[in-house]
Amino acid sequence: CQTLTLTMSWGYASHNGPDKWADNFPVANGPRQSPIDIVPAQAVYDSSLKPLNIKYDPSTSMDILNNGHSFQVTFADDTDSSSLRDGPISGVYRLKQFHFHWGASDDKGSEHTVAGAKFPAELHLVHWNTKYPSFGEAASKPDGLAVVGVFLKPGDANPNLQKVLDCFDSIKAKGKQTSFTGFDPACLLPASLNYWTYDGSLTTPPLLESVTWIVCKETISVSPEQMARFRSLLFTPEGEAECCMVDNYRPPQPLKGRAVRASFQ
Ligand SMILES: NS(=O)(=O)/N=C1/NCCS1
Ligand SMILES: [Zn+2]
Repeated sequence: CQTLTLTMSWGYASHNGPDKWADNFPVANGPRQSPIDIVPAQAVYDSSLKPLNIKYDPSTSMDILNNGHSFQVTFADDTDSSSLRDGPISGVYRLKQFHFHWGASDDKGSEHTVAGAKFPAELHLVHWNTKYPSFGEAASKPDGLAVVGVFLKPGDANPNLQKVLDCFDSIKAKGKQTSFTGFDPACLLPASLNYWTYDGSLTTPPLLESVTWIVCKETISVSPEQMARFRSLLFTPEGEAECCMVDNYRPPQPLKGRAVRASFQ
């Protein structure tokens, strides 16, 4: 028999953007939604928080894809060779993919904000808890995912980021994908791994409340020319009227009594 699938076309435009997501994803108004505004003065230093233990194996990077909402670099996650331990989490979380969110101009683009300040872009490294059999299973559990967030700050060109941007010509349109091997995403991390952490959600539909957020205090640099490369990607597939991929960020959501802890004083 023919099953009817209602394709949800969520996006970031006025007709399908963050203010409309609750229509199809009611958890959008849930108690632990992300992103949030991080207020450093209100974060609680927790001396029991461990340093982040991040070990990535470049041979696990596979490909880079324009999925119509962002671009993502996907990793082989059939072993623990690229994984996150310690920090605020227990056990081993495997790296699945990383992606970014960014703005049409440098005054916006990040999802998390810091005392109201927005950055031009934010990197998300997405990991899933190996106590569950797969990413898909983990994504529906309260301790299923851990996402490391890193803010990008305007400044010198970032040579490590450039390796990613150099293959944008082959993933310009939605649905385009190309091989992307031998990349070590650790090179995108800041020198200091001091972080804030809180319990939150995916920032894109289905907005599942399964993410332990780990947001680095230190930023990485991005040049104006590099930001222009981000903004040259398209939300739209080949053959459709071109719509630049910009402003693919959800704004901060209510804290609803959650504590934000700091790994540093
Ligand atoms: N931006 S985010 O990392 O919270 N959202 C995601 N949706 C599917 C995998 S990661
Ligand atoms: Zn994200």
